[in-house]
Amino acid sequence: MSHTGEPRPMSAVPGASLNGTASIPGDKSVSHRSLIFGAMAVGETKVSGLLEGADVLDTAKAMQALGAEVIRHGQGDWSIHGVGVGGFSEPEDVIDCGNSGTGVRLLMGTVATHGFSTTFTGDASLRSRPMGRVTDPLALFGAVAHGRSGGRLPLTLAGAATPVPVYYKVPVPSAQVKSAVLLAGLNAPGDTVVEEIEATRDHTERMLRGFGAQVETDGLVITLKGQPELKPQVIAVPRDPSSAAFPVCAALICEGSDVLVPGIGLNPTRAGLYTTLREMGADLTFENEREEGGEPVADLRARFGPMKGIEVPPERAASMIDEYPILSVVAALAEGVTVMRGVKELRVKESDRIDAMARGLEACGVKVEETEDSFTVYGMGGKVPGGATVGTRLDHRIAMSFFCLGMATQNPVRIDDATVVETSFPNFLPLMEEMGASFQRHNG
Ligand SMILES: O=C(O)C1=C[C@@H](OP(=O)(O)O)[C@@H](O)[C@H](O)C1
Ligand SMILES: C=C(OP(=O)(O)O)C(=O)O
Repeated sequence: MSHTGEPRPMSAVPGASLNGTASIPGDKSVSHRSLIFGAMAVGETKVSGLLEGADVLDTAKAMQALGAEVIRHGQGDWSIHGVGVGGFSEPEDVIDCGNSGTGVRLLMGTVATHGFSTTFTGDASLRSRPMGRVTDPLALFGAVAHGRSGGRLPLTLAGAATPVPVYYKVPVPSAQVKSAVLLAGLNAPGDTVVEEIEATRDHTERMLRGFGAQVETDGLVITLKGQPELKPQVIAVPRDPSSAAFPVCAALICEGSDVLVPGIGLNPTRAGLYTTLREMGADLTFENEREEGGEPVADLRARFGPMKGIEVPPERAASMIDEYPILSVVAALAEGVTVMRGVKELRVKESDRIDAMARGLEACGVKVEETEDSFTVYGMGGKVPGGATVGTRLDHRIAMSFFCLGMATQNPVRIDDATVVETSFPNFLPLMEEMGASFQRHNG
């Protein structure tokens, strides 16, 4: 779904406290991969807890366009009848990945080793994001990309009819690029090897092993044996730690809050925010720690309390890359300075997230500093003036971050478009309301 509808300006009413239990939807990364790997297996994969956010629904449509049968049985319950590795057929129309970088980049990897052409597009945000980071390694397999200047979408990828396996050292810390190369490698003969410069989320490796592929990880080097037969799976998608971040952080900054967020996936390649919050002194506990579907899971309990600014180490960036916008909000309300380094990847997300947070926080009365690769927020010890309108720039995480800020500011913070939360967290507003938040809708 592209964000082409009418924008919906809204604001949170400041001063509420959050209490109760938050049921978080399924993990976005695992949901995309469940659909894609299911479509490449032979037979029926069953998925429960699939995130029904716009990004994932676009990937579901794409899998159908490539020849898999994708059926929705009820809320979060889906099945995919896969066509087997190498079994996709040429789509009849352009594939629109909406707002989803993960969707388009993983799909490009998937079709790069099929001997037909696919044209991809997306919304204005996705059309502005760099795709060369994926088409460069895919060219090594023999795929040829023709995109707009700077390799941007719309882009046509002519897949390699006789692909060769590759060795590729990924120059940026990106699970999307790593995954695109591994997905392409699935339909190439022999070993495809990917070397990372930093460990990024490892859902692709874990899930491919679950589907029966031979994937070996040795430090930062991942080796995949090509042309496996993938066996259909029954997948229970863990709840998304990146979405859980919003009610957790809102509870930490809103006086009188006490929130339980059950069953959150805490894969170490995803859990950096929670380590950081604890270092800031947050009243955040992990209860009932357990394993579900091969992933570590816990119930998170977050209570309001004072927090202090810290230096977030750059080596933690990959494990919390989508959480820096909401961390910046927590930092604005904490006491003291928070410095985030090694974060230049934030500049190529749905928006330039350093710029979007910097301009929005400044408009709300918070002092910030930025370099190309770092972001510093001067905390105001709970007293952020607010009283501004912020631009969400087609970016769900920017919108949800400023909703949370506006619950704790002295004056309301107006968000120029609330519709973008559909991307990853369609029930964000009702879920927050159930716990005590209230929101006002404004006329454009
Ligand atoms: O592989 C994935 O599912 C994702 C990887 C990350 O992107 P990069 O690979 O660009 O860092 C992250 O920001 C995105 O939300 C999901
Ligand atoms: C960066 C994100 O997603 P994507 O790259 O898939 O658009 C995100 O969800 O924060």
